[in-house]
Amino acid sequence: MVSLTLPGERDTLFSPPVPQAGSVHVQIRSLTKRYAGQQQDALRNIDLQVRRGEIFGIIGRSGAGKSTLIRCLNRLETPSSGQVVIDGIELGTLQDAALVKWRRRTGMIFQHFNLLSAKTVRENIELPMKVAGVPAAERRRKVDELLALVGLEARQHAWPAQLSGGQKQRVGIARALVHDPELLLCDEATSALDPETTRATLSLLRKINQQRRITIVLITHEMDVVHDLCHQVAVIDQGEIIERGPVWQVYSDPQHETTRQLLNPQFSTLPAAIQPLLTATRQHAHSRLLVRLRYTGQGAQPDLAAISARISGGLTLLYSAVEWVQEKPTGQLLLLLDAQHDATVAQHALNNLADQLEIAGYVTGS
Ligand SMILES: Nc1ncnc2c1ncn2[C@@H]1O[C@H](COP(=O)(O)OP(=O)(O)OP(=O)(O)O)[C@@H](O)[C@H]1O
Repeated sequence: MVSLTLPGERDTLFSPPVPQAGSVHVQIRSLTKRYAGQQQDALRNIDLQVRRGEIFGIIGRSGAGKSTLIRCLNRLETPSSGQVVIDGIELGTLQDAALVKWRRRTGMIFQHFNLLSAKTVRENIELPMKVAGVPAAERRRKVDELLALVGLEARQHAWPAQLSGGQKQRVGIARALVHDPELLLCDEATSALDPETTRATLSLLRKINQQRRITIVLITHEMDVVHDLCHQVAVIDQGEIIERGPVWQVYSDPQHETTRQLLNPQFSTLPAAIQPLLTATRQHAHSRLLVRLRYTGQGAQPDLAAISARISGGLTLLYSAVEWVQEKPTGQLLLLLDAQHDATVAQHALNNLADQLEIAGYVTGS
């Protein structure tokens, strides 16, 4: 098999490999939430398990219930029924002081950063430690360490208004880490950022997960964030989890219509421009066969040399959309086979060279 590790480019090209399965870190059991005065549940019967060291993405459209769910994870919202167990502690059993203490072990970052405008970068990062009564020398050491981690040493005396969005989010990330949390909750952490800054922020989160072994739970409406960062994903729709699994699996073979709509359709559907060209039967002797090879991470490789060796005569690669997600190929190739090929023969010849093989139809003309 071809090696696909490109030194120095891995961060931007590939999502992270699946970490070794750790113990259960976050357990959500039969969680239902209905806000006061509402006729409908914002969350219904949510069961989820997040393992230690994982990056777990929760994706859904606006209003699906993502914010409610993540706020139940640090008890900013109280579930109507069900349980959230983190590190073996059922959050519902924690009273005021214990809850405050417990929250310190959970970092949280926000879409709009939530920085104090009248405090400098350094002071913003330091503040939660001041509130918690951490001695000054220890605060200084910790702020220096985190400024280095997020690459903001040079901006430590700047005011939030003097920072770019990406820099503000870096301050937010540093501030979330002051108490060395084992769990980091991210609420649409990149939604206010441009694509390049989003990539840099995701790269920082990936580094934090890998270097500090911090479990990350994030909510987002952007499939790219899940694709580039997460190990596991759950799709939420109208308050219910409709699909979940390793990112490669959900990405390559979405089972639910909402998931398919959230994904980039090029990976799972026939491109719209090709459909009008197709007929179900051969119209002319020179009609060519359109074959669709789908890769869903089940083991087949998009091996063009092997495909070409199996097909004698002409072969055109009409369309290609294959991406490597968690080191597994996902997507599709569309091949036009020359007129002499018929469907049965092509199907036989290409057997085992894709996870799913489909004869899409015949194309007549150039
Ligand atoms: N404080 C509240 N009181 C009443 N209803 C609420 C409250 N917060 C959220 N809701 C309702 O709960 C449902 C889920 O909202 P939630 O904000 O969790 O969804 P979301 O997926 O995070 O949406 P968005 O991406 O737009 O933030 C929505 O119908 C919303 O109107």
